[in-house]
Amino acid sequence: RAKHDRMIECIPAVPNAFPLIGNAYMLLGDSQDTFELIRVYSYKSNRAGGILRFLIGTQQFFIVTNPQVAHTIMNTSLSKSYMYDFSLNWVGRGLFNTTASRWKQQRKLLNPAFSQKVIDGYLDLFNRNAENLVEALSTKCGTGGFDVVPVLTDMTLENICQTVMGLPAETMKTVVDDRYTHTAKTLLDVLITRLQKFWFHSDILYYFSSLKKEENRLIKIAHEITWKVVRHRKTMLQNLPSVHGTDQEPNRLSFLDLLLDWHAKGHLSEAQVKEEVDSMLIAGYDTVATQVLYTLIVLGSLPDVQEKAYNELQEVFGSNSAVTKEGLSKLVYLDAVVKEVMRMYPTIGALDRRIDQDIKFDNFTLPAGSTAFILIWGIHRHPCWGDDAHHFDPQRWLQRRVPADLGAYAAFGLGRRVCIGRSYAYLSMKTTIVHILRRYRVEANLPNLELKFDLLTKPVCGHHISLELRDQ
Ligand code: HEM
Repeated sequence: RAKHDRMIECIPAVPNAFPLIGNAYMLLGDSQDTFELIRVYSYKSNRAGGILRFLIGTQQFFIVTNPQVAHTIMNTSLSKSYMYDFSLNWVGRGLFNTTASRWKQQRKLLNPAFSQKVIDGYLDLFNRNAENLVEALSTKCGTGGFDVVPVLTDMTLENICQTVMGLPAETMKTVVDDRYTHTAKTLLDVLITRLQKFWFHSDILYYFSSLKKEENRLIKIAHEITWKVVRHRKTMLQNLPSVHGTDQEPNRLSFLDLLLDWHAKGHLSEAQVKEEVDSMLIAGYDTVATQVLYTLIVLGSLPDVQEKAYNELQEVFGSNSAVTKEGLSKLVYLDAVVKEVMRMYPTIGALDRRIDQDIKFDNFTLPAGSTAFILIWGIHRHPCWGDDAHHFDPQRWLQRRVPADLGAYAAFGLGRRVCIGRSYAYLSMKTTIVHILRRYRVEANLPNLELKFDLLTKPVCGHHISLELRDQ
């Protein structure tokens, strides 16, 4: 214990740690309070040099906002904390949640499904679904403020199901029915409640709670749907052997097909295939929808920025409706806007890692067995971003005023477990934004934006934007 204390004594401690519970009482509250905790401790940690320590019960935790420290932790420790295990009954050990010992093999298996070539093959579909979204939004045009989240999440879920899961547009809705988004959202609420009520961190107390009963009910629905996804694609592939690998089946290396191939060869059980599907669904649709939402809110509040982005995309695409890979690479201003929105409003605002082995830094050593909360919200506002770290300025990306510090930009995570879907996310986000901006002028009110932490950082209850049709 004395050795452990010496290792961390120069890290400032969060005050008021009480016997038995430590600082755990800080977690109490609702999702807005939890976001406020992230925001306030991002600020405090940055003021204290980028690392603080605190206790939950007798367990040692760290808050980290120093980019280099975060980068080192994320490269050294591949294990997530016991809190990720709260989602184990739901998503099992899919890639997002897998253990350090299994991670490398799983990632290696799935990487080919996220190669640039495979992702580029999804562009037609992203275009089609974004065009449908723009059509659906026409009923909202000129009617004042409305919550755009439901239509955005519908589209991003369709994108995931029709690309990485290989479900055809016509039957997708019968497989992943309307219950999915609501069930996933309510399950996230259950997880966050367990996180906040620290006594439910104990498996025994949680097991007998009404929250656990609710979790079981919701998981049954979620699993019923993901089993349908797996079996539907399996049947499709069995009926389509002749086109497999030909031009008629261009997404041959799609994620689910790869998994089913490994299952057929006896390397994965069907249950493991389903766990990967569960994991990819929760990682891949809500994140993209929320990040597009933040972009619309920011553009809708800064008309000059929106006009600049609009003029650029008009110049590149003119009235041509399909977004192309080559055209997207010329949208340098839009690229800077998206990156800056993700810096200011990272939808994954905090991550954690269990420290696998002692990590030595100049002044302290993080002991094995402790847990680090990596506050991306704070890293993106660290002083290394300059005096204007708290201001939205896409120009910083174009004028190369971006810090060289490793770990300074962490919107897609850091180190070896960085997001496998980031190229996918950029392509689908930009395609969607181009289609919306081309047809509509967006209005929003950034100062009204209130945030909560539902594992993703989200506006408290959607966020109202309004749309005006542009002269075509
Ligand atoms: C804007 C959208 C997205 C954001 C902001 C985002 C962010 C992140 C972050 C921060 C991590 C690191 C988590 C950690 O280290 O604990 C991560 C991991 C991951 N993401 Fe994403 N993500 C996005 C989109 C996607 C998409 C579209 C997919 C799949 C289609 C995806 C699949 C995953 C998976 C499977 C992991 C776990 C990777 C591993 O552990 O090796 N993400 N993402």
